[in-house]
Amino acid sequence: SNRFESSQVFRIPGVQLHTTGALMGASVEDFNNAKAQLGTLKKDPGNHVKLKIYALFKQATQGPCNTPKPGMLDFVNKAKWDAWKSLESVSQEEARQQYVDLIKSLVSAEGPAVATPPPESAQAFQSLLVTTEDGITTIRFNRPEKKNAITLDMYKELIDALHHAGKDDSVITVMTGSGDFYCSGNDLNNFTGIPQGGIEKMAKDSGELLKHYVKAYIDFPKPLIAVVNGPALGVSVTVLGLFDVVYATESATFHTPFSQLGQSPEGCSSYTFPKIMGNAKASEMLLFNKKVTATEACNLGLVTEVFPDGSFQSEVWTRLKAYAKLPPKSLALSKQLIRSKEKEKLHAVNDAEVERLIERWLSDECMQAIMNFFQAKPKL
Ligand SMILES: CCCCCC/C=C/C(=O)SCCNC(=O)CCNC(=O)[C@H](O)C(C)(C)COP(=O)(O)OP(=O)(O)OC[C@H]1O[C@@H](n2cnc3c(N)ncnc32)[C@H](O)[C@@H]1OP(=O)(O)O
Repeated sequence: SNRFESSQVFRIPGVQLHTTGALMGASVEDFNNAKAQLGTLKKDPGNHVKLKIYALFKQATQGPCNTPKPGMLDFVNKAKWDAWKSLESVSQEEARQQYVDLIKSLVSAEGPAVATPPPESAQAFQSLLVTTEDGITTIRFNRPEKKNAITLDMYKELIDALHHAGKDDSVITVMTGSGDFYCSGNDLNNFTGIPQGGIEKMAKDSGELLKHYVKAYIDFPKPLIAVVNGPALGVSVTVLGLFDVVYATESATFHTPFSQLGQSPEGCSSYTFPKIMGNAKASEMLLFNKKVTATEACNLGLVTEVFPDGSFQSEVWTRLKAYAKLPPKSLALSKQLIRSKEKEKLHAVNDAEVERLIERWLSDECMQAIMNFFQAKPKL
């Protein structure tokens, strides 16, 4: 059958697809539960499995792939496209069932400790883990194998997650990373494919997406706290100026290598950094690529407090749980008083930074820097 063929194509090691009963397809409820369970996996599945999950999800929700084939150099999107395309003959219902079975098998492979259902409030995203517990909505970058680099889809998920967190019944919102990095910034693959509509359109669309992304931080209505669990780069550092509190583990570093990449600052950092640390220190970071340690970032005012690596998680989360017991309205209204005077200015800065970046992305300097990363994989 088609089902059998499609599971053969992938030959996922250690994962068995249970195809019996697949004819009717899983219910939407089963499918949503499976999506939520995916976010609770402790082990990060290998790339084959991830591609399979991705392809089944697309097939189950959108049917056969009819988007244009990505360019040869756009390796990541091409692999995803191929995986989705190979499911052409699998019906949406069958894909839904296979998706549910695959997640079930991954969860049960992890043993009973993680096979428990996810918290009621867990929301399903592909590259984020979002939960609400004890009055805290936690948005976790969840691509540890790529150091939590932010893909185009992930920007969209982050915007959604922030909008949702702003409206849910949590008191504070926390952003943090899975694995050893907080976030390595923009995924440089975002600029490697040449999409339909050409490079100008890609730059314009990326600019629009970035503008909305940064806007979600500027307009965020509740206390927003970064728990920086490891190195942070690029756009994950620049938006820190829009957070209310930034806690960092001792070994975290902060690096904005924009000129090295032929780019220019974003996330309102061209305004917030000089304001926080003064022009000269901001220029060292934003013009001259200076990587600063957590303690240096704290002395500059970008980080609120630094904790020893060994006790970082326990100390920070004890504190956050106490913050989340404070009266929510009072917190939100006080934040508004602190931030509202600046909002208009921040939106104008965001617009100007995006306009400059659209030009930069089309420059030879920027293209060359991105090609260098993938050819030589320089460590910045
Ligand atoms: C809508 C668009 C908005 C754009 C806004 C503008 C934003 C600008 C920025 O954010 S600029 C900053 C961009 N980030 C970087 O330049 C970081 C590049 N990465 C690195 O320098 C290194 O990978 C590292 C220092 C983050 C980690 O080094 P190391 O510990 O040695 O690990 P690896 O290099 O082996 O990384 C593991 C794996 O992850 C991939 N990866 C890491 N970061 C990125 C990234 N930003 N983009 C794409 N891929 C990344 C890396 O290639 C490895 O993949 P592999 O295992 O080889 O497949």
